[in-house]
Amino acid sequence: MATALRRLAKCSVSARLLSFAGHSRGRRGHFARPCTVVAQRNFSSASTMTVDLDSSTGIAVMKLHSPPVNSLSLDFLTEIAISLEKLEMNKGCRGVVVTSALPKIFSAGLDILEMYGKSPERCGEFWRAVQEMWLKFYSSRLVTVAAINGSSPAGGCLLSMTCDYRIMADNPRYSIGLNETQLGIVAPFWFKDTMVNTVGHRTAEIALQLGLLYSPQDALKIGMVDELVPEEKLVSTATEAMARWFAIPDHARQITKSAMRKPTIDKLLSARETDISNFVSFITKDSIQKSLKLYLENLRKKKA
Ligand SMILES: CCCCCCCC/C=C\C/C=C/C(=O)SCCNC(=O)CCNC(=O)[C@H](O)C(C)(C)COP(=O)(O)OP(=O)(O)OC[C@H]1O[C@@H](n2cnc3c(N)ncnc32)[C@H](O)[C@@H]1OP(=O)(O)O
Repeated sequence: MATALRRLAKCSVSARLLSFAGHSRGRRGHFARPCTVVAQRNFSSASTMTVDLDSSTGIAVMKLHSPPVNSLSLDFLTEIAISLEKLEMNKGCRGVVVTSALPKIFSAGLDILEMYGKSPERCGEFWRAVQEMWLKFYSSRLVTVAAINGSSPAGGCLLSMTCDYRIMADNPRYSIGLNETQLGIVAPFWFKDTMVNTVGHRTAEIALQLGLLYSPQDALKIGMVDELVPEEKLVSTATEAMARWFAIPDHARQITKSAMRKPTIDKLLSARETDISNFVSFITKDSIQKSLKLYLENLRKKKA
């Protein structure tokens, strides 16, 4: 099933850029199983998330549910990307709220087990899925709002930064940021670019080098998130925020979004294969594997 999903994801890459600027009509044919949405009905086939589209508002809520920590494995990334693609193809959908169904954690970022002790081929396949998820979200025609209801390190932070707007639960126990250097790894250029586009160059420089994880209050100060609310108001605030974006004609908003993001997207598209081989040769180095092993051991020790 997951392999079939991945194949489908690969086939739909070329359709992605067409989704910009409202050119998404007539793309239903790309999918073997068109997505028909009934108001308030869950239509996700994956067990790792629910996607509910309210056809009266055009807002879908995607709730990530991959215990224990919503870490982004190859299969999970593929399911997320395909769920977004289905929403993109649905004319009744104008926006998506991404949140977590797990307590205290939005997403623990990339699944470290996908990067530790794996073959170069598997690492390459994994990295392509990371790229694909980023490309789909960053270039989405939809209004995307992250409702960050828990900690969101590294890849989790990246996922939220691909969205148009971020609202985080005001809980000092949660943290968010690109902490890759703390694991002894390096955020690739398109993670860095997304961060720079979100918080500006100087703040990104400090945050990335030190691998900083910010409290919600500090994340608000640097502009990594746009709003803080009590946790119980997160999804309702996200749907309310969506109304401001829906008030703008779709084509004008989409063309503007494209103009802002296209250079960053094109940079990855033109270097995609090189980026995969850089990742594979970096992550499979003995020294990096040792760092990851140590980091995993520390995560497990913390619990014991
Ligand atoms: C020259 C340039 C070349 C470019 C090369 C580019 C290379 C770039 C490569 C990669 C970029 C990486 C991006 C990432 O996203 S890496 C992942 C970073 N994530 C983290 O550091 C988070 C780690 N986790 C935590 O901090 C915590 O788990 C928590 C705050 C998310 C939740 O805490 P808590 O509720 O206390 O849960 P536990 O810590 O007890 O965890 C439960 C369980 O889950 C396991 N786990 C946690 N996070 C991950 C993860 N990201 N991947 C896999 N597994 C994870 C944890 O180990 C526990 O497992 P258990 O002991 O077996 O139960």
